[in-house]
Amino acid sequence: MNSTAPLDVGDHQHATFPDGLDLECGVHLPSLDVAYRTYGQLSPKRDNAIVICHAFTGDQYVAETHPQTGKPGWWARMVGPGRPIDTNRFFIICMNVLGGCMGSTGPRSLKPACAEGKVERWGTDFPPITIRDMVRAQYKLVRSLGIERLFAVVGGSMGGMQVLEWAVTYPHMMLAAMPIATAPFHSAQNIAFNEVGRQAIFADPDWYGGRYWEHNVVPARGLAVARMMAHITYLSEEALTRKFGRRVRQEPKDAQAPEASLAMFGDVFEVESYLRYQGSAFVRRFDANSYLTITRAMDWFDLAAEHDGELPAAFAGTPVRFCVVSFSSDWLFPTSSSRYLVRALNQAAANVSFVEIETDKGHDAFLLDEPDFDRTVRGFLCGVADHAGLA
Ligand SMILES: CC(=O)SCCNC(=O)CCNC(=O)[C@H](O)C(C)(C)COP(=O)(O)OP(=O)(O)OC[C@H]1O[C@@H](n2cnc3c(N)ncnc32)[C@H](O)[C@@H]1OP(=O)(O)O
Ligand SMILES: N[C@@H](CCO)C(=O)O
Repeated sequence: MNSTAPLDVGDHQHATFPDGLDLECGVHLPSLDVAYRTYGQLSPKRDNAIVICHAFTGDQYVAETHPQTGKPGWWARMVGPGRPIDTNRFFIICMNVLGGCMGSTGPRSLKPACAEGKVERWGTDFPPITIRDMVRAQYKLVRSLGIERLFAVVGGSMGGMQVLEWAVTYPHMMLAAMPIATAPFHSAQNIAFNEVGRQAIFADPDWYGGRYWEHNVVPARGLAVARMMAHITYLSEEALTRKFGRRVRQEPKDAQAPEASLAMFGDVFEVESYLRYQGSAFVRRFDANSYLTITRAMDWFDLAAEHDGELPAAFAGTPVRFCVVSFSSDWLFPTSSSRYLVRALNQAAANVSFVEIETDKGHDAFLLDEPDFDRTVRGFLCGVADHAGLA
C-alpha cells in the first residue's frame, strides 16, 4: 500500500450557498457547496421527492457509474425505473454529506479567503460537524430545488442517522422516513471502532499532522488499516466464513526456506488478501481528513441528548410515518438498537412499522441483494404513496 498523491476534489454537480452554514459547534462556514445527483422527474405538484442519505463512505452517485471507480452506483440495484425505489414514480435526490470528499464542502475543500495564489485546504482545520449539520446542509439544497415537502427520506447506517435527524429537525417537511441498519445514538463499541481507525491514520508517517497534501502524499497505510478494520465490522462471522473460510491463498514458494514455515507475511489467507484489497481500493477514493470528520460526527450522534436522555421526547407529536429496518446478523447496528428506536417511537405515539430481515450478510446487507429487503422498501414507499394519493 504505497502512498499516492492526494486526489483532487474533482468536478461534481453541486450548488453553492454563499451564505454558508452555521454549525452546531458555533463556527460559521462562510460558504457551502452541496454536491448532488437527481434521478427521475419532480412532479408538477413537487410532492414525489425522496432524499436518499448515503452511509459513511458513500456518495451522491447512488444509481449511476461512479466517476472515479467506474463501478455501478452503490444502490443501482435499489434505485431506477421499476426498481424498489422507482424513478418512474419518485424524484430522487442524493447529496454528498457535509464533511465528505466528493464535492460537498469538507476538509479537502479549499479554505475561503486564502491568500492570492496560495492553495490552502481546510484539512484538520475543518470545524467539527454533526449529523444535524449534514442534514441542515441537505435541507438548503432541497429548498433550493423548490421543494417544500419531501415524500420520504431513506438511508442506511450513517444514512439512517440522517433519516432520523431529518425526522426530528424537520418533521413537517416529510411524509415518510425509512431508517435502515442504524441507531438513535452511536454505541460505545462503535465509537471504540472509530477511534481505532483514527489512531491508525494518526500513526501513519505520511499523516503529517493532517497536512499531507503539502507533501504530495496521503496517509495510505493508516487509512487502509482503518478501512480493513472497519470493513470487518460491516460483515459477519458467517459471511466471512462463507466467502473465505480458512482458505490459503499462496503456498510458500520454497518449502525448505526457513521463513516458509513461519509464513508471517504476505497474503497467506484469502481473507487477508480480501481485506488488503478493500483497504487499497478505499484509499483511492476517500480522504483521511474526511474519515476523521465523519467518524466524529457519527460518534456525537445521540438524538436523546437534548431531551435528558428521553428518546421518545425527540419524536413527540411527529406526523412522520416510519418504517424501521434491521438485519439479523448486523452486529454493528444490531436489531436491538432498532427495537429500542421502535419502542421510543411507539411511546411517542408515532406511526411506525418494523421489519427485521433474516440474513447472514451483516451490516452491509443493505447494500447487497436481499429480496426481502427490496420488497420491504418497495412495499413501504408504494403503500404510503398510494395512501397519500401520490400519482
Ligand atoms: C452505503 C453507501 O452509501 S456507499 C458505500 C458502500 N460501498 C462500499 O462500502 C465499498 C466497499 N465495500 C464493499 O465492496 C462491500 O463489500 C460491499 C458490501 C459494498 C460489496 O459486497 P460484495 O458484493 O459481497 O463484494 P465483496 O465484499 O465480496 O468484495 C468484492 C471485491 O473484493 C475482491 N475480492 C474478493 N475476494 C478477494 C480476495 N481473496 N483477495 C483480493 N480481493 C478479493 C473482488 O475481486 C471484488 O473486487 P471489486 O470490488 O473490485 O470487483
Ligand atoms: N460500507 C458502507 C457502510 C458502512 O456503514 C460504507 O462504507 O459507507
